[in-house]
Amino acid sequence: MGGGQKRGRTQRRHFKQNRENVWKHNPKKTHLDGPSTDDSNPSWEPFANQNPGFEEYYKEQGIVPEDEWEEFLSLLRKPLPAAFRINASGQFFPDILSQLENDFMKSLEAEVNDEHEIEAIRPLPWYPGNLAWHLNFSRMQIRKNQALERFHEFLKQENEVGNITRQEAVSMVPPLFLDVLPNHHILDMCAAPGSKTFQLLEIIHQSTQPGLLPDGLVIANDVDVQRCNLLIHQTKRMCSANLIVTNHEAQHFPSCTLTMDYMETFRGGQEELRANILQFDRVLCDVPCSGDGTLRKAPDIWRKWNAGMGNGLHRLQVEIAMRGIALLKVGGRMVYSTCSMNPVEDEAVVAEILRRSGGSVELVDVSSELPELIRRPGLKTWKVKDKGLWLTSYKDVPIYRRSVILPSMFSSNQSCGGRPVSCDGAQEDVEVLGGATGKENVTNLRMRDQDYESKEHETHSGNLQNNKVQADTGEIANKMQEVSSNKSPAAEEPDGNSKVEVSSFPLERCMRILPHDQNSGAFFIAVLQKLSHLHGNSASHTKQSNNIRNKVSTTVDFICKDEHEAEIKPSEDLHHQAVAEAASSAKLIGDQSKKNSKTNSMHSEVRNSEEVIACDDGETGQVGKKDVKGKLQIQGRWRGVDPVVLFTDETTINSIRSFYGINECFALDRHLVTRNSDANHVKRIYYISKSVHDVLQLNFRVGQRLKITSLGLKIFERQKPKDGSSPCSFRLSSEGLPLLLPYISKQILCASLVDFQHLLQYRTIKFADFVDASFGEKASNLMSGCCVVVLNEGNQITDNIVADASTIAIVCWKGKTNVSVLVSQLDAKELLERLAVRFGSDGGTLLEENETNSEIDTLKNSEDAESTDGFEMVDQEGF
Ligand SMILES: C[S@@+](CC[C@H](N)C(=O)[O-])C[C@H]1O[C@@H](n2cnc3c(N)ncnc32)[C@H](O)[C@@H]1O
Repeated sequence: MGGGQKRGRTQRRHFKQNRENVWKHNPKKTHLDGPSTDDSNPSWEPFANQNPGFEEYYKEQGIVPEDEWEEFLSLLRKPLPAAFRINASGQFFPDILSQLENDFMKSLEAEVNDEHEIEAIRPLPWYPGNLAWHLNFSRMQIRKNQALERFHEFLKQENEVGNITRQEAVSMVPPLFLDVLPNHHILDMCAAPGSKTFQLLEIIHQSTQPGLLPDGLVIANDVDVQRCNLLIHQTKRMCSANLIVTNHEAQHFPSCTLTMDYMETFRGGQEELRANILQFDRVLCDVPCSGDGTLRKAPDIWRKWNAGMGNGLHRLQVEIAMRGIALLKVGGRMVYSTCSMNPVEDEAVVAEILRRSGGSVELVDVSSELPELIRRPGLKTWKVKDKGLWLTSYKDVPIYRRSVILPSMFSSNQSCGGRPVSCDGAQEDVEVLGGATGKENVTNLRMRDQDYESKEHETHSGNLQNNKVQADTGEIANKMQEVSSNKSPAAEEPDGNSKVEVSSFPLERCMRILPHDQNSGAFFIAVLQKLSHLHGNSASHTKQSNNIRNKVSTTVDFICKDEHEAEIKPSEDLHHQAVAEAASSAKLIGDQSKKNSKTNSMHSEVRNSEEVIACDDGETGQVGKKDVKGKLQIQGRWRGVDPVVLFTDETTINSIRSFYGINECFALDRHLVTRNSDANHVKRIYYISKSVHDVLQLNFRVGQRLKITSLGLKIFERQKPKDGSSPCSFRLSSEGLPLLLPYISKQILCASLVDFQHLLQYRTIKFADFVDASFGEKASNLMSGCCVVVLNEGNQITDNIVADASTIAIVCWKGKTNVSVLVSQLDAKELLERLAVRFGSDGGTLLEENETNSEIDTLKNSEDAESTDGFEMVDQEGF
C-alpha cells in the first residue's frame, strides 16, 4: 500500500526553516575567489547575479563550449520554473493526471506569456508516464494572476495531501537512474528533506500489486536530526510501511552484519541472507555540495560563491560515496549526485571512487537510458583553484596547502609519488558550508529540493528550443570533448611547468545537466555498479564481474569465503562468541515475550550489547576488540528517543482484531511497533512491512546499531472516550486505513455519495439526518467508537462491502446520537474536491445547494451535535 491515500493526519506543521539556500554569513572570512562578503555590506543589498570568480572558474573548467557561454550564463540568471511530480501510487493518480491534461493544460493556455514556451504547463518529456510536470509560471505569477488562482489552490492542496510533490525537475533524475524494483533494499544516504526518498518509495509501491506491500524497503538517512524530521513530514504523505528513517553520518553508516558462523553454514536463499546482512541493492548518494547548480532558485549564491567551497567538500563526498559502495551488494547500483557543477565535487569524486575501488566498481554507461533527458558527458580533465591560484597537478600544490588540496581532486589518475591517493587533508575554506561536515549546522548547506515554491522567473530566453537541443545532443557531446581536450592557456602551463592531466577513467559516462539545455537547474549524476567486493581477490573479481555484467543486481549477494575472511581478520574469537550470545539472547527474548504475551522490547534486554556488535571497517564492518566497546550508539539511548519496540500484547491485538473484524490473513503479529515497552501505556502503534521487520530484527541482533528516528505507518492510536463507551481502546489511523481497509468486516458502513459528501462537509451528522435513512439506522447500530465510512461509488444498496486499494473511505466516530468524521478540515476539503472532479459537476452543485439547506445548516450549528471531542487523543509519542 502506500501512496498518499491518507486523510486527516497531523501533518500540518509547517517546517518553516530559515531559507535553505541562505549561506551563513561568516564575517571573519573574505573570499579570494569571489566577491568579498564584506561586513559593511548590509544584508538588504539586492542579489547580485554575477560573480567574476564564478565566471572565471567555470570558463576555465570548460563545462560548456565557448559559443554557449552567454546562453548558459543568461539562463543561470533567470529564475527557475517550478516543477512537480504526480504520485503514481496515490489513489487519485488517474484523476490528477486527467485534470492536468484535460483541464489545466487547456484552461491555462491563454495565460502563457513566455515567448519561448508554447504551453503553460507541460509534462517533462524524459520522465516516464507523464508523471512529472514543468510549469511556465513563477510563484508570483501563480499567486497574483486571478486566472491562475484555481491552479495555485490545486497545487497547494494536492501537494499537502501527497497526491503531487513539488520538486525541482533535475532533482527527479537520480532515482530514475537507480533502476529500482519493488523488492530492492535501498539506502538513501543523505536523504533530507526527502524528495528523492519520496520518489523511491513511490517507485517501489507503484510497481507492487494493489493491496500488497512491496518486498523492498527504503532506509532514508540524514545526519541532521531536524532535517530528519522534515524528511519524516514529507514522507508521511506517502503512507508507507516500508520506510525506516535513520540519523547517522553517512560516511559512518553502521554495518549490521552477522557473518561469522553464518557464512560458513549459509545454505539458504536471499531471504536468509538478508536476515543476516544489511546490504543494499541500490544506494543513492546525493551528497552535500556547494550547490551552484541551484543558482536559479537561490540567487544569493552569486554573492557567496567561491572555489574553496567545492574543495572543502570533496573529502566528505568521497568518504560518503565510499561508504555507500561498501554497503552496496555486489551487482548493485549506486547513483552519486550533486547539484554542483564543480568537477572537484563531481568527476574528481567519481574518479576517486573508481581509483579506491580498484576495479570492483564500474562507471556505468547509461547513455541509452532516459534518451530524452539532455545531458553533457563528464569532463576528463579539470583544474583545481586554491587561494587564487590555478593548479593542474598535485605537485603544484604548495606544501603548506597539501592538507587541504588533496591529490584526489586532480584529474590525474596517478597517486602522488606512487602512494595511494588519500583524502585525509584537513578541511578549510568551507566556512559557509561548515554544516556539510555533518558536525555543525547543516542547514547552511545548499538544499535544492525543499524549496517547493517556485521562484518568480522571467521568460525562457534565447533561441533554445528543446527539440533543437535534443537533435544536437551528439553535437554537444563532441563539442564537450573538444572543450575537454583543448588546452586552455591556463591549463597548459599556469606556472610554466605543469601539463594538463587527463583522467584515464571513462568519466565521459558521468552526466552533467546544464540549465540552458532544457530550462532547468544544473545537476551532476554518475551511475556506478559494484562488480565485486572491495577487497576481493582478482580471480573471484573477474569471475564475478563477468557474471554480474550478464545478470544484474537482483541476485543473492554471495560473499566468497576468502573475501569474507579478509574482511573480518581481527577478533574473530570474540566476535564468534558475541554473535552466539546475541543470537541466544535474541531467542530468549523472543521466547519470553511469547510466554508473557507482553510487549517484546527489542532493546532493553540487550545488556552489554556492545559485545555483539560488528563495527565499521570497510565492507562488512568487522573490527577488532578495541573498537567493540564504547564506540556504539545504542539506538534506545540515543538523544532521548525511545527505542523501537515490537508490540505483541495479545490482549490488545485481539481486542482490536475483534472490534474491527480484521481478517486473520492480515498479519498483525511481527508487524506492529511502538516506542513504549509498557503495553498499557502505548499511545500509537505503527505498522511495518516484513522487510522493515527483518531489518529491525537484525538491528536488534547486532545491538541496535541503527539510530532509528522513525519507521512504518501509523495504524492505531489510543483513544479515550470520555464516557468510556467504546470497548476498543484503539482507533484507526487515517494513514493506515488504506492498508487495513480490505481486511475490515466490522464497524464499517457504505454511504451514498450525498451522505459521504455531507459528512465531509459538515463533519458531524445525526443518525436521523442522513439522506439515506437506512444508513442512519445502520450507523446507530454500530458499536460506539471508531468506524469506517466507505463511499458507495455505484450507489448500489449492499451490505457486502468489498474494499480494495481504490476504495474511497474515511475514518469516523460513532457517538451516541451521530457520526463524526476524524478527518482534518483540509483533508476533507481536498477529498470533496476530488469527488467533485471524479463525479462531475453534480457533486459540486449538490454541495452548493446543500449549503443553503436549512436542515443541514441547523445541524451544522447545533449545540446538540456530538462532537469528536467525545474522546481525547493522546499526546504525540515521539515518532
Ligand atoms: C543535497 S541534500 C540531500 C537532498 C535529498 N537527497 C533530497 O532529495 O531531498 C544533502 C543532505 O545531506 C545531509 N548531510 C550533510 N552531511 C551529511 C553527512 N555527513 N551524513 C549524512 N547526511 C549529511 C544534509 O543534512 C542534507 O540534508
